[in-house]
Amino acid sequence: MSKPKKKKKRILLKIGSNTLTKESDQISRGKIEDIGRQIAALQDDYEFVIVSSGAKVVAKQFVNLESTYSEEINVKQALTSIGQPHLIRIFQENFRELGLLASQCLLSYSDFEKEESKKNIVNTINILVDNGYIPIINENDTVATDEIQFGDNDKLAALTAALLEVDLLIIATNTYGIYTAKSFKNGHPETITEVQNFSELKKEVVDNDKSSHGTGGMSSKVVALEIANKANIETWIVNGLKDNFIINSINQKTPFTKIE
Ligand SMILES: Nc1ncnc2c1ncn2[C@@H]1O[C@H](COP(=O)(O)OP(=O)(O)O)[C@@H](O)[C@H]1O
Ligand SMILES: N[C@@H](CCC(=O)OP(=O)(O)O)C(=O)O
Repeated sequence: MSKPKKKKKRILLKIGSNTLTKESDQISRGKIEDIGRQIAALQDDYEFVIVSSGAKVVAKQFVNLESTYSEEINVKQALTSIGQPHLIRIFQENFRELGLLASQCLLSYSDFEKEESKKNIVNTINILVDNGYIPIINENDTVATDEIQFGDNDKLAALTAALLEVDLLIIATNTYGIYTAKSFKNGHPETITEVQNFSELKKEVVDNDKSSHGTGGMSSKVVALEIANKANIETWIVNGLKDNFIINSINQKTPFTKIE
């Protein structure tokens, strides 16, 4: 009789645009490789679902839709439509080299309000994961209806983590988690390692401060933390710019913000 399969811990990894570009204007194949290598190294104990931003940044490598309307929502939507297939192609090419399989799922917020859609999301993702595929999720930006909904992959990641009842949500960004506002402003950032109180945490977010390609800033990550916390999902905010950031966080070798 064959041994029963060991139950793996499921991690939902959210990767922001700045992590994927390593803060440049180009998607970093090196970063995608770094992520793939870590997933491959952890695959005996962990299974992964990814929420990846980056479609808009990738599109800008290929086209210039800049115009007087460049900041308009529809231009951003058009850019993500152009960039998304390239983003998935780059994931698939790099993951294949490491023996990993990737698939695409596009979700919108309204999908989380309908029982039927929720069931379909869970069933589809479970089949993908059970068959060794890593679902790469992004927001279905074409149908996103307003500026608030558009481009908030942090919230999308938290809703997905809650729906899938994952064991851990990791949000990879370009800081070592959430810093105290004072230390962030004076240039000597100190990570808040454990979060006890969300209203206190909100005071630490530096208003309107987000990175070059980022959309939501740290405040959208705090909203994501709250959603995940209500669903009893442990969440870490980690520095995805650094090599080996998932494994180093698991082994407590790097500072990050944790909410149990
Ligand atoms: N207290 C804080 N600690 C760390 N970063 C903060 C804080 N307040 C605001 N930020 C900003 O949030 C940014 C991360 O959010 P964002 O630019 O949306 O990144 P991502 O592309 O990873 O989603 C940081 O680069 C930083 O500028
Ligand atoms: N769907 C958009 C996501 C934008 C977004 O949420 O960006 P980020 O703040 O870097 O996670 C894209 O792929 O460009």
